[in-house]
Amino acid sequence: MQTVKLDLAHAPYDIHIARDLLTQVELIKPLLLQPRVVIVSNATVAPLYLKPLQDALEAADIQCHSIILPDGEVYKTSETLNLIFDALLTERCERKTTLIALGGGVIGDMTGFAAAVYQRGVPFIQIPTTLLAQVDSSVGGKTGINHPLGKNMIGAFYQPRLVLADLATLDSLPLRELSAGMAEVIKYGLIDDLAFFEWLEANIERLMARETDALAYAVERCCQNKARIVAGDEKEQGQRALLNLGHTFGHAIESGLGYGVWLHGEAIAAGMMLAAYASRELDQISDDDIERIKTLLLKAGLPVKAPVLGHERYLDLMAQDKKVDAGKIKFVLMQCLGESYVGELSRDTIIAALDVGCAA
Ligand SMILES: NC(=O)c1ccc[n+]([C@@H]2O[C@H](COP(=O)([O-])OP(=O)(O)OC[C@H]3O[C@@H](n4cnc5c(N)ncnc54)[C@H](O)[C@@H]3O)[C@@H](O)[C@H]2O)c1
Ligand SMILES: O=C(O)C(=O)C[C@@H](O)[C@H](O)[C@H](O)COP(=O)(O)O
Ligand SMILES: [Zn+2]
Repeated sequence: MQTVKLDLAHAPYDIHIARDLLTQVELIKPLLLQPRVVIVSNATVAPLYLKPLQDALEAADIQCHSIILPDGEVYKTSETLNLIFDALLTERCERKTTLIALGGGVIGDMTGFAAAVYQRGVPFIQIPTTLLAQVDSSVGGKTGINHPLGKNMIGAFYQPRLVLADLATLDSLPLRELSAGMAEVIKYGLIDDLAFFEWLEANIERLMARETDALAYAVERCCQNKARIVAGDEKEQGQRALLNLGHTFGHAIESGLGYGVWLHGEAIAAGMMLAAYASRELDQISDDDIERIKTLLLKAGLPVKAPVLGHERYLDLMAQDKKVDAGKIKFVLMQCLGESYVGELSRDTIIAALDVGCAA
């Protein structure tokens, strides 16, 4: 088992990574404030993984309730969040009852937000079951829901007490979802880790074949990188914004097309290409760099062309981004391959990037 520590002064926690962690309740039990948990999952994940988790917890004398939500980005809403509150109140869950998120990023983000606000805060644990959730969403404490006018617009920074990334759960992940997770994996290479980007170029076939040692290495490396960035800037006052590489464009794609039409990771892949084209417009990265990024994304089964929404629609959607400051849209750009920064773009540069990066 690999363990990455997220060293936040007020809320340090472990991220454990290995196969078959789901039933290792000795990792969970010492963290509980009372022998009672509520597992939040969805209609796809629960039939696969709820019973082994619940059986193991109950065998350790921990009382379990479960809440099964509908599956999909389109359900990452206030209405679904309310279903969690309804169930918590109906079961008379208390302040010391721990919520466990069992699923991908949608379940993790919603369960974390429910934990942040139910009775003004109850403990929660992340058990991520998608690659995307294991490398990104379960770590760092960004929780929330979508609004029709923008992605993740309602939420809170609220840290889990533990993350259990069971690599065996990735065996059942649909290929399209594996690819979507790979977008965030590649993101870590582009943010500030050229050596990891080069490792990905050499090992992408092994990752797509789900070789355990390759997946274990990638999940650990991504979690180490994210833990370092979040520990230095938990609430995104500065460097944490780098984790948004590809997201200014990507979130516009997700909300512009309608949530769930493109998966988050797919939108982020196309968004990273748009960020790369903008960076090339600024003479910061080369044609060769662009080809390397595109080749890696294609090998991961990801889209490299963004959908045509129209220049004005992109600009309008991006004007809702959470990084907007005094009306100015901020982008994560590439200084060179494997080094990124937060900056602004002229309207002409944005349009030039969209012209190259959108499918005709
Ligand atoms: N909080 C953060 O820091 C952060 C980071 C990145 C993404 N996100 C959010 O995460 C969400 C995307 O997460 P996601 O890609 O995990 O999507 P998801 O949660 O929708 O899961 C993808 C699909 O895979 C299914 N699934 C999950 N685990 C499975 C398994 N082991 N076997 C078979 N099917 C399984 C799910 O039911 C779903 O249909 C987006 O809402 C995004 O905004 C948040
Ligand atoms: O943890 C972060 O910080 C991230 O930005 C990770 C992103 O991959 C993730 O999609 C996040 O939810 C986007 O953040 P947002 O603040 O733009 O909603
Ligand atoms: Zn993301």
